[in-house]
Amino acid sequence: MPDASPFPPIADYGFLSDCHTGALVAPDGSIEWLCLPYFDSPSIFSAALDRGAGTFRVGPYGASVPAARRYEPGTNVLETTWMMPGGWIIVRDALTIGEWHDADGTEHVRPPTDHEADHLLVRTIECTYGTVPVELVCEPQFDYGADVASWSTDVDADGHRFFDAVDGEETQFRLFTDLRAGIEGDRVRARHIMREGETAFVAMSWTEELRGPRTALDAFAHIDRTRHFWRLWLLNGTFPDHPWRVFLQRSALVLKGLTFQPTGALVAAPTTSLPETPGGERNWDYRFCWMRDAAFTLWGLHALGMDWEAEDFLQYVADLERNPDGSLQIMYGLRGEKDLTERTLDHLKGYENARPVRVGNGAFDQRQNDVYGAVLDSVYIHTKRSDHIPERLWPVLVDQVEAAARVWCEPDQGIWEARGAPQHYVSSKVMCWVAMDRGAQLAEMRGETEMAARWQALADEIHAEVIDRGVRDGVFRQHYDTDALDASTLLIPLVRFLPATDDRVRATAEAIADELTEHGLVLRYKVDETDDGLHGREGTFLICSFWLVSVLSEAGHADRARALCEKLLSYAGPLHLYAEELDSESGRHLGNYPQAFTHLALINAVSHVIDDAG
Ligand SMILES: OC[C@H]1O[C@H](O[C@H]2O[C@H](CO)[C@@H](O)[C@H](O)[C@H]2O)[C@H](O)[C@@H](O)[C@@H]1O
Repeated sequence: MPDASPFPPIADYGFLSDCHTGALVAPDGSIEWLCLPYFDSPSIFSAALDRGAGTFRVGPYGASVPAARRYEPGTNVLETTWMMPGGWIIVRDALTIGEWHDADGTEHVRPPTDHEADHLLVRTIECTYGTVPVELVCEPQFDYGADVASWSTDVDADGHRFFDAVDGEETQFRLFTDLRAGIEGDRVRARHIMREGETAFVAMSWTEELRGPRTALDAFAHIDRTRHFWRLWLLNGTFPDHPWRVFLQRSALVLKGLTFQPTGALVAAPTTSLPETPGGERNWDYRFCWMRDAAFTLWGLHALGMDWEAEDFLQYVADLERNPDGSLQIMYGLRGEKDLTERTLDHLKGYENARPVRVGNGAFDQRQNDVYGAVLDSVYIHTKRSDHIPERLWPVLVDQVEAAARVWCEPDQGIWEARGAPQHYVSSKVMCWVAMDRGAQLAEMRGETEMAARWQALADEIHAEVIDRGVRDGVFRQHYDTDALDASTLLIPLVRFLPATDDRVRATAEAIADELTEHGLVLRYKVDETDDGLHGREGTFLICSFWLVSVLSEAGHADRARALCEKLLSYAGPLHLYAEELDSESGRHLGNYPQAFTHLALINAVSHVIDDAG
């Protein structure tokens, strides 16, 4: 790992979201990732993937390390405090959310709620002591860093100046600021010495009419409303009075921040191609909705008492165009797009030269047989609380159970989306059992007794085969034809296939803890034992380490579960955010960020440990 990397460590980025798109903010106050107008749109600031591909900095002139950064408690509003030789300033950043309003150009498939994204990035500056020179440098590059911006400027009827960032003929966004700014080629820049008590703002608008705050007062009001939105939302959850509550709340805020409000979809992460291996090729686009990631996310939110998002996601599922046989793809675009063809962006150098940078995701048309169980389990968990299966969803569910019944004995790519030869993955079979088992219980609830009996009989058959063919020397293996271990078998007790106290489950957890770990952190599998079609090593997989915490807890090893959980929490980024993987040697986060997988598993693990303590 280069010491003098020009890139911030991945876990040092702050994450902003308005449930339409997300941004990454570097510690020095630069926005280094933002896709407009949606998570899956092309990025306009891409410095996280190439230092020359666009940034937007607000901060003190001549300094890059702030005194402190935090989220305002209970919000996704980022607060950065700077101490300079002459004084102190506070910068607040948010993708703002306000009261419901129409006519912003977004097509909402889900019915309106009380709130809606403003389609604004608002950045306020407050000088709290002394004098501080501040600067604003906005240097977008459109289409993932391929096109430089041209700028024009004008004043509105009230004399407020604004700047339009233009891509070819089209205005992409408008910049408002009360700093005296000017155009310098492809960027807008301002410098000003702020004095104690003074405030300033800059706002980017991509609303249809390019509306935005004209005054600092108005900009601060946008931040206030956004703070209010997040705090109100967080009140939907139940959080224990415990020192680790802050991790639960931050994880919940991340998961909500990964939801796509217009349709009810959820992205796996807001980024593409943050590398899983330093300098390596394991770089993927996560700005899509995986059935698995979404279902697990809802499981995490449900554990905190938050079910509203599940309603929206299930309606999104009901809207999806399915395969001719009625089965679902393993993932879709945020508006239900079926074709997510992968391509590389060769003009981008990649985070610390990890290439290629990919957009789209070639896993979209893979066979991953766990998809049916993921969806059924999600519906089952949600139905237990609401005691109601949305009528329009039932035929979709029947098709998914029948699909699982058809394919469970076929090999697939597994839940890790291996790009090698298909195998009889144990976790895929277990999730097919989940599909049949939950399907049977849902059918029973609906009074479909014949269907329930038929599905339960097949669930029993799958169960028996997995135990017969998936276990060797008392340990669950990765697939039927290998002795290799795979952390996805930790799902066996978590989805209630067998209890954690079962000897085979205990032995599997012990084998994983002993043989599939680096410095006590869990790998999903060993790359040299698994045909994943890729080169190079990868980091330890955080979802797997958190799963191990939950399994140890359920197996009665409360002390070990707590110790591992404490260790994992100690690796959190400075803002309590996590990427997908951790390099166990350096403790650096790897992969897309912040990732739903890690945060949802954290919620379950931390909840287990807190419950153990009584
Ligand atoms: O390991 C190769 C695969 O890596 C990615 O998949 C991972 O991320 C998904 C989204 O969070 C998750 O559902 C999956 O379980 C993970 O293995 C990538 O998306 C794949 O294209 C790639 O083959």
